[in-house]
Amino acid sequence: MRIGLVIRNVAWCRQTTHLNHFSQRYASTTATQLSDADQARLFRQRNIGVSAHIDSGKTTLTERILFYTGRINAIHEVRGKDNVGAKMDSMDLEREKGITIQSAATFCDWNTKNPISGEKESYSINIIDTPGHVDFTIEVERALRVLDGAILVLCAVSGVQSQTITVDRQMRRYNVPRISFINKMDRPGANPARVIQQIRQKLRMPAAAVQVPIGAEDEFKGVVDLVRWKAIYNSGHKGVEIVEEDEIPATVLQEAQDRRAELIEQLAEVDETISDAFLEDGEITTEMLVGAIRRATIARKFTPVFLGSAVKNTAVQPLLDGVCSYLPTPSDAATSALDLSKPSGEQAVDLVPAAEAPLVALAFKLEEGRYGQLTYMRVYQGSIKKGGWIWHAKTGKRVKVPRLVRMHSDDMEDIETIGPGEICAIFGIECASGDTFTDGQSSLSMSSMFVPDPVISLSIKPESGTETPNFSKALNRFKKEDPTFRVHVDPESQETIISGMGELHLEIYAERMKREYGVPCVTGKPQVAFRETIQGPAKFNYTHKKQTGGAGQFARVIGGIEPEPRDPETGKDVVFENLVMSGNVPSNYIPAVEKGFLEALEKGSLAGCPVSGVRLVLEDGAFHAVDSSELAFRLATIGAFREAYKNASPVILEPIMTVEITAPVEFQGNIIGGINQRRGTIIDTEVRDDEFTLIADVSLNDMFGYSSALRGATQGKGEFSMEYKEHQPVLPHVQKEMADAYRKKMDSKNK
Ligand SMILES: Nc1nc2c(ncn2[C@@H]2O[C@H](COP(=O)(O)OP(=O)(O)OP(=O)(O)O)[C@@H](O)[C@H]2O)c(=O)[nH]1
Repeated sequence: MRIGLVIRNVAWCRQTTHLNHFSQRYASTTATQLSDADQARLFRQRNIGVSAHIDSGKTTLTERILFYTGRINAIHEVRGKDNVGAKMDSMDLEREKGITIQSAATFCDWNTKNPISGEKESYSINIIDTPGHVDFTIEVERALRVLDGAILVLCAVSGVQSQTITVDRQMRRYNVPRISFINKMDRPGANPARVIQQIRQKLRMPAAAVQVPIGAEDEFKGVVDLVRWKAIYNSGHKGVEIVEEDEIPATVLQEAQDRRAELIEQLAEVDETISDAFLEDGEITTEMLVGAIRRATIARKFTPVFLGSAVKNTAVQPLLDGVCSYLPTPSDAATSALDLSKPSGEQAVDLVPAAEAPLVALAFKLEEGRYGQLTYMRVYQGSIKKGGWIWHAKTGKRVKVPRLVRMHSDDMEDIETIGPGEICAIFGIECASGDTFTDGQSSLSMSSMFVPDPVISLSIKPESGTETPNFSKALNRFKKEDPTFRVHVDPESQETIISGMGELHLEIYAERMKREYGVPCVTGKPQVAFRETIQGPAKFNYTHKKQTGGAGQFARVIGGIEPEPRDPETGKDVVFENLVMSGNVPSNYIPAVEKGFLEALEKGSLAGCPVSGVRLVLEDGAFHAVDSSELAFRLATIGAFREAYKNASPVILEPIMTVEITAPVEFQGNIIGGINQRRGTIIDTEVRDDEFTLIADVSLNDMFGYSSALRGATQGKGEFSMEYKEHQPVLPHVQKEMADAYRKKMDSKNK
């Protein structure tokens, strides 16, 4: 019986401290630049996010974390009877709707016991609570971009849901290691083993429980820590006290032994130390387990799974211990920047979170606070001091730091200085979301963030009928805060059109317009944000010539356009490339050519939709000493693009959504019928107890009115969520209809 032996033989309390263990690790990597003070500080620092599918309990969990760490004195529930709302849902709208709209940052200190030595240790944790709604996906993107680790929250009943898959993708994109927390263990039907299986299969992430539950559903009382072999219970007001017992209750002993064996087996697959010991039937100690879980988690080869019930205040503290034990320090998380003074391909530079290194900080979020513009920054290396200077990397502008604060949702704490690996907010500096700040000496810049395309648009105007300064001020503000929110004026109807990630996204901005800027608005019917693109290459050789008495216009551009795939990291799919060496197009006219190209992309000639996925290569051209101008080159490029576009097999693209529907199993037939009617492609179906779940890809255009259709088809018992998947070509007959309608509209306009 190897399992029994393993458990009995574990040497639980080796005296090697955590700190020693990890300083050795730093020593091998970055010791030359990290001072002892840096190492000691970073070792106790965690920057984490809490992300999950909608309604999994992220905010409820964060509220407990804040309470147990002493950041707040009382717990208020999301949609609680006391009407206060959770600390992290600080916007009125969030509290009213019971959903998180903006990510909120906070920090806390957690005192934990070293799992190996048992010594007391204090950690500083920056936490970002992110929204679950796909409409606010950019908030998740930017949070993950600046975090070193994350807690992936899952519901014990629903398991891996569609948005869990999105969050998983985002975590992979930014190389964010995660620990998993199966919440809602108090719910009837809670089944952590099934959820772990889903993490392995659906997220393709090796996973194993590091705890087993003591009691189930209503009787859920605590957990067994499989690493330290302790039973852990909560007691006292709101579960504030932790009671640890060496004796594992007999009812769960066998289960705990089996799961511990499973944990070791899973770790043996991803960690050499454990696999060697496992193969040799050797002793596996707590120290070895802690080390292996930490290494495998940071290498993103494994996720340890914790269990609990946030709402019932059970087993949240052990999760916090897990954050400290298994998630990376800022120096474990390798971060790189681009050195723009070097040729492309050689620009990547590893950043070192040393206080004395040159400053590199990223503005990842802007917010209009009570006291003016607030810019959230992650400092990667170097420090920022109150009253000191920082430099905007793109513009080279020097900016004074008037006030430096640490955020605690909508409250703040003034600080004098902030070091590397930390998150802070600065008042009164001008920049956009995603900008880098430096010490003015280096040419370092962080790479840009992935920004998805908008999927939905609607017209908006003030109720009063006239566009007040506040109307444009609000739109500009929102645009700057949120890169997925776009605004343009339709040249034909002269209407202001806003585009975003979903109806809720745009609805929230219309509501904020009224509440924050005093401009009640009326909005038009939501329209799908169609796009156009090309499927093949085409050449151009175009001369723009105009002779009207006075100075003429002359410009000639030669080159081609071709499809440009989307950069998976930045989302960029429009590229301008200049190959002109001869001076046939003087260099001062090149920016005008690029401008003309970008202008031509605003409206495709197929159906008047924005064009994406195109590279324009300028190969040659001609100019005239007197008649050439920026205007002439811009117009020549627009003409050239339109000429080539016709021959490049243009198509209209529409947003395709991944839709997840859950309803009682008796409505299965109705739901499948409804999705087929909407020409959806069914990806997956699952029947679990009495519940049926279907995942399908459906065009957004076919999803309008689905809420009421689903309500009708399931007697109000069905629920659905959807998220943007990709843009795909519309069916040929739809393309023809749209192109004909656009041509007709243009013809009548030109008459
Ligand atoms: N039964 C049970 N319900 C819970 C638990 N945790 C949270 N809830 C409930 O689940 C609902 C959603 O909780 P939130 O904390 O708002 O979830 P969220 O993930 O932050 O939601 P969004 O930010 O809107 O995605 C609320 O009604 C909570 O009371 C839990 O452990 N058990």
